[in-house]
Order: sequence, then C-alpha cells, then structure tokens
Amino acid sequence: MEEPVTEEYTYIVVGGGIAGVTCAEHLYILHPEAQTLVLTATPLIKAVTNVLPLTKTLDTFEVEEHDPNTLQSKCPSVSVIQDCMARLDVEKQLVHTSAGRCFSYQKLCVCTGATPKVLAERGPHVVWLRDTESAQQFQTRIKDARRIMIVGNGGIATEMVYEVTGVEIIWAMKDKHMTAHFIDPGAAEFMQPELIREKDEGPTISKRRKYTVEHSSQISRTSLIGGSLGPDWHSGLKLKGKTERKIIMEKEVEVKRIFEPMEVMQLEEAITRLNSEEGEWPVYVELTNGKIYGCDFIVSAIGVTPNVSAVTTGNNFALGEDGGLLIDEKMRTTEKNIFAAGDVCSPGWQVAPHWFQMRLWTQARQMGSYASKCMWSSLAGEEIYMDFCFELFSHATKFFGHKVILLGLFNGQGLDGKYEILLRYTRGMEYIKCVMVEGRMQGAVLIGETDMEETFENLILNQMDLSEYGEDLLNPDIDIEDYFD
Ligand SMILES: Cc1cc2nc3c(=O)[nH]c(=O)nc-3n(C[C@H](O)[C@H](O)[C@H](O)COP(=O)(O)OP(=O)(O)OC[C@H]3O[C@@H](n4cnc5c(N)ncnc54)[C@H](O)[C@@H]3O)c2cc1C
Ligand SMILES: NC(=O)C1=CN([C@@H]2O[C@H](COP(=O)(O)OP(=O)(O)OC[C@H]3O[C@@H](n4cnc5c(N)ncnc54)[C@H](OP(=O)(O)O)[C@@H]3O)[C@@H](O)[C@H]2O)C=CC1
Repeated sequence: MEEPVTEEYTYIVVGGGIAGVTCAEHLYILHPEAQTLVLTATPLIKAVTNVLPLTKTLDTFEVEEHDPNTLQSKCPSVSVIQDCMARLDVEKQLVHTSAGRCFSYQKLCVCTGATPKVLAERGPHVVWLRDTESAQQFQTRIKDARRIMIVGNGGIATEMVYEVTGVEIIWAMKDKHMTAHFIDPGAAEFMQPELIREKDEGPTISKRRKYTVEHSSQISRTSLIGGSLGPDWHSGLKLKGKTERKIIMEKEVEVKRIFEPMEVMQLEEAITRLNSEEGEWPVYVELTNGKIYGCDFIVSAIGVTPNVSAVTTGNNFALGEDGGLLIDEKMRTTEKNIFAAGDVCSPGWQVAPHWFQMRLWTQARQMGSYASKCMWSSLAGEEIYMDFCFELFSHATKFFGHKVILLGLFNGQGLDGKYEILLRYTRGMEYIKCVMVEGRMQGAVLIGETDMEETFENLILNQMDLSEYGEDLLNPDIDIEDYFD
C-alpha cells in the first residue's frame, strides 16, 4: 500500500476540548509564524468566553461550542482538521489518523480528555453524560420517564438531581451524604432544602451557541470520545419527565445487579423485595443494601477515565495511578517532544501543598495554557517557570442554585483528619468553612455570596498565623478583609 504524504507542522494539538483549544490559541500568541494543527474527533470545538477574574488563581468563564472556522479566523496559522488520531509513532514523530492521513510534528500536545466510567453491567438501560450527543439522548429518554436511578455522588449526579424535574429519582451513592466528592456533610445539609424543591421552570434559553451534530454516525455512541460538556450542559435542554418530582436517597450503597424484567420476575426472593404497587419497569436494579428498584433507565455518573488508548497503543508512556499520561512540571510526558494537558493527564511532579488535580474545566484551561508555554519554550530554548495557578486548588461552580467556591485543601485532603474547622452558617444564605492547621488556613468552602474568596486565597497562600484571631476570623461583625487584603 502506498504511504500517505506526510503533512508537516511545528505543533500538533490532539483534541478540540478546552485544554486543546486553549493550548492552540496560546501557541498562536507565543509563536504566530509557526504552523499549528488541531486534530479533533468532534466536528465542533470548545472556546472560552467572558473570562472574569475572581481572584489571583480563579476565573469564571463561559464555554461555547464553535465551528472550527472561528478558531482558524482568530488564529490564522492554526488549522483545525476533524479526524481521529489512530496511531502515534513516537520515534518518527508522526501522527496517523483514521482517515489515513499522516502528520509530522516537532512538539505534540495530547489533550484527548477522558471518557465516562460506566457501570460494569452496562446495557441499553444505562446512560451517561459527557458530550452534546449523550445530553441529547438523555433529554429524549427523560421525557417519557417516571422513575430513573442516578448512580454516583459527584458533579454530574449533583447537577442532574437539581436540574431534572417531573420524575422520581433514586439517587444511589457510596457515601453517607450527598455530593461528597465536592463538599462536607455540613455543606450538604445546607444544600438539602434545595433538593426537594421543584426547580422553577424558566424558559429554556440556551446560553451556549447551539450547534446540533446532525450526523450522529460521526461519533458512535460507544466510542465515548465527544468533547466534554461543562457547567451549562443543561441549558437549552428540556429535562422533564412525566410525573411528580420525588427524590429518594439511597446512601452507602453500590449497584449489585441490573436485571431485565424477565430475569427479575424469575427471582422469587427478588419479587418479595419489590414494592407491590410498582408495576412493570424496563429495568430493575439491586443495590448492595438488598433493595431492588424498578426504573425507566439508569444514569451512570461515576467519574471518568483518561482517554489514552490512541497514544499508548504500541508506545511506552508512563501512566499515573489513575491511568492518565504522567507529566512532569513542564507538562512533558515520558516520550520525547510529547506533552499532555487536561483530563487526559496525571501530574507527576511534586505538587504545591495546596494544589491537587481534579478533572475540571478550570484545570483543563490552565493546563492547556501552561502546556503551550512549555512547548514553545522547549523549541525556543527559553526558560519558563511553573504557572502560579498550580500553587492553589481553586474551583468556582454552582450546586443547587448556590454559588460554591472551593479553595486549597477544602475537604482536608491529605491532612489525615488532623485539622480544625471554623464554621459560619446562615440557613439558606451562606456557609463558610475554613480548614485550619495550627492556626494557619489550609482550605475553605464558601457557599453563597460571601465575598471572602480573595481574602481566603491570600490567607492560604501566605500561611499567616491566624491563631490570635481564633473564631473571630469568621465573626460577621469584624470585617476581616480590612485586616488581611
Ligand atoms: C456533564 C458535565 C458537566 C461538567 N461540568 C463542569 C463544571 O461545572 N465545572 C468544571 O470545571 N468542569 C465540569 N466538567 C468537566 C469538564 O468539562 C472537563 O474537565 C473538561 O472539559 C476537560 O477538557 P479536556 O479538553 O481535557 O477534554 P475534553 O473536553 O473531553 O476534550 C477532548 C477532545 O479530544 C478529542 N479526542 C479524543 N480522542 C481523540 C483522538 N483519538 N483523536 C482526535 N481527537 C480526539 C475529543 O473529540 C475532544 O474534542 C463537566 C463535565 C461534564 C461531562
Ligand atoms: N460543577 C462541577 O464542577 C462539575 C464537574 N464535573 C466533572 O465532570 C467529570 C465527570 O463527573 P462525574 O461523573 O460526576 O464524576 P465525579 O468524579 O465528580 O464523581 C464520581 C462519583 O462517583 C462515585 N463512584 C465511583 N465509582 C462508583 C461506583 N462504582 N458506584 C457508585 N459510585 C461510584 C465516586 O465516589 P469515590 O470518589 O468515592 O470513588 C464519586 O462520588 C468529573 O471530572 C467532575 O469533576 C461534572 C459536573 C459538574
């Protein structure tokens, strides 16, 4: 067979999500004369807009889906090609694609994101949420649903429980309290009243410029490589079932078995555990606490796995414990001239005491930006220093309609339970938690319009001894910003 012609690029970025697009945009700023290729499996790419700095390490921003031309017209030396990286030849520095094309690079950045982990017993009744296509499928299924089961206790489960109306939801979680992946039991209790409230149904106005992927065959449902959605995944969707909203939380459980109706009816012992008024459901789930629920479908919201297979096949990349591409402090993988950023990577450097990885939009953007500097500097022979954003974990989001800001070791991560907590709590208004070790602030959770994020960010970063202030640190009558800003 004839070898394809090799098309030459200085930089290749694989992936059109936040990490990849940010990396390409910043490569253009740093090195506009270089030819950069963004190779992406999806027809639409992500773009960050309306960036508003909240603190030194924290921005709020919106993410839109765009036609690739938008990036190409903004950054003329950046080309976007919709194709899938099928094989990577690290020796010859070549990327081979599914369409049979071949590209050479001097520096490559892998930004292929992550794929949802799906319950082991996946089948036609198990769905997940990752990209535009899976969100649309969820919308289609929810409209005829009376009861669904959501499995997981992280970001997606939390947002889905809040956004979906007109359906009975069984929320099955491993933990003792909801949203444990992000918040502590106190904060969960603060949010609890919103759980039972039926969310106002405003008009479904899409904040995101909406593009419909017309040819769903372009990405097969099983390939799981669509670009990841973000905070506004629900805007523009109608997420209403056909009954009354009701939430049943099943805590400290996992899924034991998933049954088809025929199978469950054959199990006499199972029938006795079913609620007699239930009638027939398309699928049944047995939980580890012995309960069996019938439902219309199951949502698997149990986290993500880095999407590394396209690069690891035939190569020897070192991987982190969670299966991501291991990267050093210059975002380099263990293969020459190959960098990685976003959900696909696992930081292998000695991270700062108040930073850790969470696979979030914010970090995908920060890593994409820093990776571009690392790629450029390694080509130009320039010295660069680690970006300041890796000094402090910070995340701004919304849960149950409340603004949530997480800073540093906000859940005492890595402190082995050896910390004190300072708390200020006004029901329905605000929840402020500080994690303290020997009078120094290590992390904070801020829920509501607290306006404390900048002050607390400084206090965590500068590790000032706050012992003398004791609980007055959160005294609402003392304006601590005057002391510490
Ligand atoms: C429903 C949902 C809600 C979320 N909400 C939030 C939130 O509120 N806040 C937050 O901070 N984070 C949120 N996240 C997480 C956040 O979206 C991700 O962490 C972030 O988008 C990851 O960006 P990425 O660029 O690393 O990967 P992705 O966005 O997944 O992009 C990966 C890209 O690589 C491409 N690709 C994959 N394989 C190949 C290949 N072989 N060849 C070519 N291209 C390939 C894909 O097509 C895609 O374009 C949410 C995630 C989901 C699913
Ligand atoms: N507002 C935000 O910031 C949002 C962020 N996201 C991000 O999108 C990505 C996908 O979200 P999501 O899927 O919710 O993932 P998350 O990583 O947020 O949460 C996954 C949850 O599932 C639990 N889990 C893992 N395995 C099982 C299992 N077999 N059975 C039951 N529960 C299990 C985890 O528990 P454990 O940790 O104990 O393993 C954890 O509570 C994540 O990177 C997330 O951070 C998504 C939506 C909103």
